[in-house]
Order: sequence, then structure tokens, then C-alpha cells
Amino acid sequence: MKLTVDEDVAAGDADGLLSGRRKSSSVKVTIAPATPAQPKTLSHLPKRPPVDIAFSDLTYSVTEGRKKNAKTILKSVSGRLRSGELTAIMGPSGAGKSTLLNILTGYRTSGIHGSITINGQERNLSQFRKLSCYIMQDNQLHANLTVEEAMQVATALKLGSEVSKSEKEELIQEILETLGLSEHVKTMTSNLSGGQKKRLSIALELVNNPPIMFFDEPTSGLDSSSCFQCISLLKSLSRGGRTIICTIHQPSARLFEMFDHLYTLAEGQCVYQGSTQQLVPFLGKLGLACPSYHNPASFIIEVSCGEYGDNIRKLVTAIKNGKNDIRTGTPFPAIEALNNTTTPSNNVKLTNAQNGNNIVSVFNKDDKEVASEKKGNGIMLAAFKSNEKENGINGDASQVVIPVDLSANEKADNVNASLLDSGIVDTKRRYPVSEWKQFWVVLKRTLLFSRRDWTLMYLRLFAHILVGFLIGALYYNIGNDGAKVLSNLGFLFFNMLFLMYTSMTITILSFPLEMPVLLKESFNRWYSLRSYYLAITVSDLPFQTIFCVIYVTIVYFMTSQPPELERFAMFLSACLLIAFVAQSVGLVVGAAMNVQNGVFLAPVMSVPFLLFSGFFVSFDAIPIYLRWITYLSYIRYGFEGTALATYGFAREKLKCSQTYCHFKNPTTTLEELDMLDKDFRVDIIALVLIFIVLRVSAFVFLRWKLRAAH
Ligand SMILES: Nc1ncnc2c1ncn2[C@@H]1O[C@H](COP(=O)(O)OP(=O)(O)OP(=O)(O)O)[C@@H](O)[C@H]1O
Repeated sequence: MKLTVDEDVAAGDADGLLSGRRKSSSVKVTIAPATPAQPKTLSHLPKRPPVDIAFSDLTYSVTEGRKKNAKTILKSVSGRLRSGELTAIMGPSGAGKSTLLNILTGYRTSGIHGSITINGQERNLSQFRKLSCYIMQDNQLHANLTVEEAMQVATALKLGSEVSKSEKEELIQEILETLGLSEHVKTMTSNLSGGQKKRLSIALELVNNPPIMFFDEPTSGLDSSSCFQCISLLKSLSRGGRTIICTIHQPSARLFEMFDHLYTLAEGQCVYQGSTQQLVPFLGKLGLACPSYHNPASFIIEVSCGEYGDNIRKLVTAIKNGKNDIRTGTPFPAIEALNNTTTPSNNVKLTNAQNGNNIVSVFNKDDKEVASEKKGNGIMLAAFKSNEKENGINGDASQVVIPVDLSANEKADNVNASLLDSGIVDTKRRYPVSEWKQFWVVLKRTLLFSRRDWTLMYLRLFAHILVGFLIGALYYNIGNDGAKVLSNLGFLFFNMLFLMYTSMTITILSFPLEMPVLLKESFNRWYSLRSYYLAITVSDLPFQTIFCVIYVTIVYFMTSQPPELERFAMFLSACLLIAFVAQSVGLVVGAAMNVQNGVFLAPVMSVPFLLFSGFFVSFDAIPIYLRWITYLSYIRYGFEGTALATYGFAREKLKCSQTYCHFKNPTTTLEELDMLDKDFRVDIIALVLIFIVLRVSAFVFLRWKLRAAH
């Protein structure tokens, strides 16, 4: 009788296992190794073509220091990454893994030499980005959305109107079920565990089924079980015909086995490229016998770090820095084609047929050799020499071949599957949905998490009400008193100060936090920067307006400013514009610099505008060569606007609570402020112009920052 542990038992059904043992104490029991449940398949995803990537002689340099010294990070590396395979880019820290990944994704575009092809054709970056996605290390999710909402946003932005709402819902359900997130649809993304966040990041990008998926350190910060789940998921995605490429530091032997293809870098050069199974035989052939029970992944890293001597050159030469297929000892056809040689495209098959060996036998032979040489000695240096002779290397490492019979398994490269000519990729449309639709989706999303953001909403509302009443109490009933005009001017100036700082600082603090998500989403072509920017511009205006109206209403009436609707409207409009302009200043600063610099610089930069606002020094008293600053000071226009609304437009004389009131006549006040001939409309127009200029500047900074980040 043969008892096999079924899935339930494998999943921890101890009772089942025990009852099996009880029943069959005298029979032979074969317990199959526990295998994790396989993820379900995805059937609702849009069809996509298989995509192979090849790169040849990729060199990446940066300039450093004052003298602009060039530093070469990638040194003429080549490689071939195929659809249906899970590829790991490994190497010691600083080897250039992230750099290579960033170049392959198209995230980094300058300072690069060499060529990259997609299915045998020169990569068109714009088209390539429609076919690929890049899932960065830190997930970059919006904290204030539930899993379901995040998925709805992704489907709304990434699937065109040809997919119906019910189909989108079905797709969401299927993806979440497949990725084990269906129980967490209502959970806020901020409350998900690290592994769940990673799966959600994958789920969001999976919506439009990109045939190429890049992952930067997908297992970082995950426990071993979550790591296994994550890599299993990537493996099943690759089995669906996708090209899955990820950087990984040092996977456990169990994880390592799950990768199909390994690309290893050391000091910016390729020291190994081939299947994970061929790694040990390959290294063995070069005299680098992997000790038994040693994780091959750790071994190649140790070799790359120079722990077994200086082997990097030997390894690089053996595979021609990634050009050669270790199974044939000849360049990969895809790379060969890149180098404009006449090698026939079926090179791999021909050579393999000639070799006619099997990977298993080579693997076993090497294992035996390694084991016998290792006995008691660890890795023997002699092994290298004997292996060199045996393999006929004799210093010519380029002859190393790990013969494999691939004729049964090897699928042809997708060299002729042109993505662009075949209509698989829509070359006309940059985004799956119109910019108008993108604007609506991003606007709705921004409004949703503004509503849920405690700091952004409730704290701000509370601050406006509290400060409003405080100011109202401090300057209570002074607006109509000729004896308290100077205090009233102080009140007008304080309004500007308060509205300016609250609107500016909240944006400086909150906007930079959005940047990483914006970077990821705009890179993965969720939306255009234009739609995003318009949406965030529009989304905060209603809230800012409500807070400002509440504050102004409280202070205006508590301080007894003229109870005329027209004057109130003018006063309010000047205050609103100041808040909008200050918010735009915050946006410029937030887009151009990080929070620390912004929080310091923005208030400091505001000081000249406050000084030249006309409250501290009247226009005539300002030295002529400094007067231009007053024209740039939005505070001046706001202060002037509220002063004119309060004292201008032939306001009748004020009451006087003392025997003599110098400012009883409002005209005297305006005269003192040099505002007699000023026009309220000019102030409003100036504020509107400054608002527009700042908003455009913030957009330009944002675009520059996004480009600089790539
Ligand atoms: N813009 C840059 N200016 C200067 N040096 C850089 C720049 N970008 C990368 N480097 C250097 O290039 C090398 C490779 O960096 P990269 O981030 O690709 O390494 P990595 O293999 O991903 O390392 P890790 O595993 O530690 O993340 C490092 O030495 C790094 O300091």
C-alpha cells in the first residue's frame, strides 16, 4: 500500500497524517515531499505576445566629482533573457544589478552604450514601456486605499473602454484570488503585510498582462515562507509565457532552484549566464567546485567576491561577458544577430545536436568529481588544474562548454515575432485610456484619499476654525473703530501670514510623499503627468476654498469689518487667491526638493515677500533698486486687496472710541499705506497671474524631476 500525503496534509493537516500512520504501521509508507499549492491560472487577462530581450556590449558610465571623472559601472555586458523563463540577476553588492535592471526597463536612458533588442528588433523604448512593467523594491502603494479600490483604479487606467465594467470586476476577482488577496479586498493597503503588499504591487501591474515584468529585489524584507510564495508566483507568471526578470541578493538553495535562468554580475561584468542547473557543472569545469551541501547561489556570490581567488576574468572570458551560451560555447543567436554576424539563427540547435549529451550526466559526473576532490580538503586548488587539462582549457577559458541536449525542450527565440508591425502593440495610443479619463480616475482617487487623510483634512479644518476664533477674539470688534485702525492693519497682515503658511506647509509636507508613487505609476504608463497634475491641482482647490471661507467668515464678522456683501466678497477673494498662490509655492518647492530642504527653504524664501508687502515699509520708503521685489510679492497684492476692500471704495468715516482718531477717515489710512491710487482689480489680476506662473513652474519642475529620476 502506498500512502501519499495529500495537499491537506501538506498544508498542515496533522490528523490526517497521524491517522494514516495508525492505519498502516506495518505497511511501507511513501511520503511525497510537501509541495505548496500551485497558484491558479489566470484566464481573463488580455492576450499578449511572448517577448525575448537581448542586449549586447552594454556599457554604462557616470561622471563623478568636480573633474567629471568617468566611472564605468557596466562593462560591455551581453545577455539574452527569454519569455517563459524566470530570470534572476544576481551578484555581490555594488556589482551593477540594479543598474542593469534600470537600463533594461528603460528607467535609465542616458550614459548607455550598446544595443538592446526585443524579439530581434532594436528596442523602441516607447513601445517597450507599453509591454513591460517595473515593480520597484519599496512597493510604492497609496496608503489610503483599500486593496479593491487600488485594483479598480488600476483597471480603470490600464484597460481601455473596450473592456466592460463587469469584465474588469471579474478580472480583479480572478487576479486577487490567484494572488491570495481575495480575503483582503477591504483592507487598507497600509495595513497589509510585507508579502501582501508585494503581491498587491504585482496584482496592480498584472491587470493589463504585461509580457515583461521586472522586479527589483522582490523578496527583500520578506520571511522565508513569503519569499517562497513570492518566487512561486513569479515562476507561475513566467510559465504563462511572460518574461520575468528580477534582481535578488542571495536566495536560499530552495529559492535558487526555482529560477530558470541566472545572470550573474561581478564588478560590472557578466560572470555567469545560463540555467541555474548548469551553474555548478559550469563552475566545476572551470575548477571552481561547489562544495557539497553548499548553496550554489552563495557559492557564485563568494566566487564573484573573490573569496576563492581572482576568478572573475576567467569566468568573464569563459562566457565572453555574457555573449556565449555555455551549452554550446558559441554566442547566442540573438546576440550574434546584434553584432551583425552571419551566424544562422538555428545555431543553438545544430551545436546541441552535435554534442548530444545530457545535462544530468554531466551534472552527476561533476558532482562525483567535486565530491572526491573535496573529501577532507574543501576545495582543492589542484582541482582547477586537473579540470583545466580535462576540459582542454589550458588558460583558454572561452572553450568551456556544458553540453546539453536541448533539441526536445529548447524553444526557438522569438526573433521574428515583430511586435510593432503585427499590430500587437498599439503604436498610436500612448496610454490605454484617454487623458480625460485618466484625469477623472486620478481626481476621484485623490479626493478619496484626501477625505481619508486625517492631517490633510481634519487637522487643517480644525486649525482654520481654532485660529479663526482666536484671531476673532484677539481683534474683537475693532474693524469699525477709528482708534484701532493700526491694530486692524495688523489683523489684515496676519490673515495673509496664516493663510500663506497653512496652505504652503501642508503641500510641502504632503506632496513629496506622493513622488515615489507618481514615479512608479507614470513610468509604468498608468497616466500622463499632465492628467495627474491637473487632477491634483483641481482636487485640493475645493478643500482649500472651504477652509478659507470658514476662516474668513469667522474673522471677518468677529472683528466687525464692514458688513457689506460686496466688501466681504472682495476680502474673501483676495484671501482665497493668497491661499491658492501659497499652495502653488508649496507645490513648486515640493516638486523641486525634498521635505527637509523644503520645510526650511520655503519660509526663508517667503521673508522678502513679507518684508516688501507694504505693511512694514510703505512703497515710497523702499529704495528704488529694491522696489521690483514688491511687484513679485504676492503678499503685497493680498494685503493691498484686503486693505482696499476694507478701507477703499469711498467707505464712510469710522466710529471713534477716543477723543481723537487720526485714522477716522478711511482715506487717511489708504494715504498712509500709499494705496490711494491703487486698483483692487490689478491686485486680483496679479495674484491670478502669479498663480498660473507658479502652477506651470511646478509642472515643469515635476517633469524635470521625473526625467532626472530615470
Ligand atoms: N549615479 C551614480 N553615480 C556614481 N556611482 C554610481 C551611480 N549609480 C550607481 N553607482 C555605482 O555603481 C555600482 C553598482 O550599483 P548598483 O546599485 O547597480 O549595484 P547593485 O549590484 O544593485 O548593488 P546592491 O546589491 O548593493 O543594491 C555601485 O558601486 C554604485 O556605487
